[in-house]
Amino acid sequence: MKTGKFRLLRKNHIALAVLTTASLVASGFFYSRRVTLLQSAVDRAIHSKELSSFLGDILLFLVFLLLTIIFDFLASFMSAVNNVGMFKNLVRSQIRLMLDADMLELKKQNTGEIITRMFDDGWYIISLYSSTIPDLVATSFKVGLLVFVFYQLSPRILLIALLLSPLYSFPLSSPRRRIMEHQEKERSSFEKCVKFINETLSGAAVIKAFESKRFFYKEFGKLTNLWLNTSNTLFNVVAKTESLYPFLNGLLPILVVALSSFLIAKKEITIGSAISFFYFISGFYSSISNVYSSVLDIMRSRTYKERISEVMELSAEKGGGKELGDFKQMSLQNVSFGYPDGGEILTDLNIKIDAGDRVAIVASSGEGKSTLVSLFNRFLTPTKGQILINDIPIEQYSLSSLRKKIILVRSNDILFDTTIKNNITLFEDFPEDELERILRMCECDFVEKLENGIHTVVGERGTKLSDGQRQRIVLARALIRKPQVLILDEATSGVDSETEEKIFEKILKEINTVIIISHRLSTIRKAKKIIVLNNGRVEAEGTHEELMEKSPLYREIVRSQLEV
Ligand SMILES: Nc1ncnc2c1ncn2[C@@H]1O[C@H](COP(=O)(O)OP(=O)(O)OP(=O)(O)O)[C@@H](O)[C@H]1O
Repeated sequence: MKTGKFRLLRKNHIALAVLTTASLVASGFFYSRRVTLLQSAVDRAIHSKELSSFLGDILLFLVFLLLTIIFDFLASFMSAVNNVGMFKNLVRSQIRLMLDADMLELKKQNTGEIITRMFDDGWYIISLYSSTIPDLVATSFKVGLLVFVFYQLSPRILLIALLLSPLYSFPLSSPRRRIMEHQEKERSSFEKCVKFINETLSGAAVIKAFESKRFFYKEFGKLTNLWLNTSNTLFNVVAKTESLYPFLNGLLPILVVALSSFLIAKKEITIGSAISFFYFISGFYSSISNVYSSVLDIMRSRTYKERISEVMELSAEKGGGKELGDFKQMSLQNVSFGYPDGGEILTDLNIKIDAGDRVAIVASSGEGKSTLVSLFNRFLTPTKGQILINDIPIEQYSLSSLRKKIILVRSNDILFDTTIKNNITLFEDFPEDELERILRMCECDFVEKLENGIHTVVGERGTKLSDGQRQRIVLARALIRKPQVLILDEATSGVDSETEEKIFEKILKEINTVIIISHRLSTIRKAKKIIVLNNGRVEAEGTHEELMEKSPLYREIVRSQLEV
């Protein structure tokens, strides 16, 4: 299931785009009215030889000019309002799609890439609907109207103007295509720079610790040079193309005037028609040119749509319709799992966890402990076999009921750049006294000593707190939601053993079923059931004492890996 099928255009956006088109059509209509008015005004003035007969027409001409300007202004205003509305819709949809996305797909995304695509390509697609398409419809209407009006003035000059129009459009067609190509190169090199900046900022501590600044500057230098080169080439092509306009704008009307003069001399057209043609011919050509650019923009939009679809079309996670009631039992039946781009990590696992169990999962590093527990809250889905909860396949439960009852806390879960309170509640309402109780339960007495207590803002990813403090806040976030099954994946690895001991004592009194991954023997020993994994399979199962007796691997892990 893809999440990308969101509607960029809502009813109000379509309505605004239609109104924008209508305004542009009205502007085109009053533009064409000026053509006929100028012709009749000039001819009448020449015929009557009275300047006064010209004044009324000038006034009307000004009214039409004013109306053209007003409708153009209205169109720009509505198009700008539509742009902002659609962009808000796009950004909101992107966030929603990302939060609904499958965890594996989400991990593949790159923040820098998403941001540039959302802001650059997204903006382009939006302006297509808010201005390019209305402009194309209205300008085509305007061209049609001008052709009709010019035809009435003189079919011969119209024919000449039309025959000359390719001279105006075609010299620009090849540079325009080149502009499109260079624009794509420029966007892609800019995207690489943004990606690099994003990663450099998040990895600043690593870069400093390893004294790698020089190499990062150099690498960034290469990327910025590439970006500058592509930008320069783009500006060059654009400038060369634009320099053609004054030439064509100057040349073509002169040709029309020369031919008109010839037709006046032959008395085939009136002076009014010729002046009107001369006055409006560049508007006619620029309208044709606009139609041409709009068509190219629409053709080009495919690339932008594809680029944005890549970050919008993420596979969505799909839950079932059943609500998970009280947790009684989880059983893994012949469960295997492998990441899409790798081999099998977990093979044919048969594990049973009952309500009230205290289970520890032990294995060497990289054996798949975190992967295994990520199957329990459906961050991941088995590639073979099935997981039953209360005898019902886990997929049949709604994700929200499952994740309310089974909460996974990981050592690297982040804090957001907001207050401690918000980080625990995640903006949900909880009674103040419960919040205080949970903070005490997680040994968070350091909070009181902070400048603003629970209202202290912790910085990006919680950088203002120590690792142990951060982990205790993350734990409080889980405990305040009273999970029936609490999974702790190295969740207190940064907390000292003594404090961890106190926290666990309280957790075990309050939470019925606890599953632990830890490198501390004191923590592991609290489990009544320890599962030892080896090569993706269950090697042994039992209490610490039983395993010390029967499992050589467990003895080895205890000796070499578990902190005593
Ligand atoms: N998103 C992913 N895509 C591909 N492979 C992954 C992904 N996450 C983990 N792996 C691989 O799966 C294997 C198991 O990783 P996992 O994190 O589950 O191990 P672990 O036992 O928890 O390790 P540790 O004790 O070091 O935390 C590793 O070989 C790892 O490279």
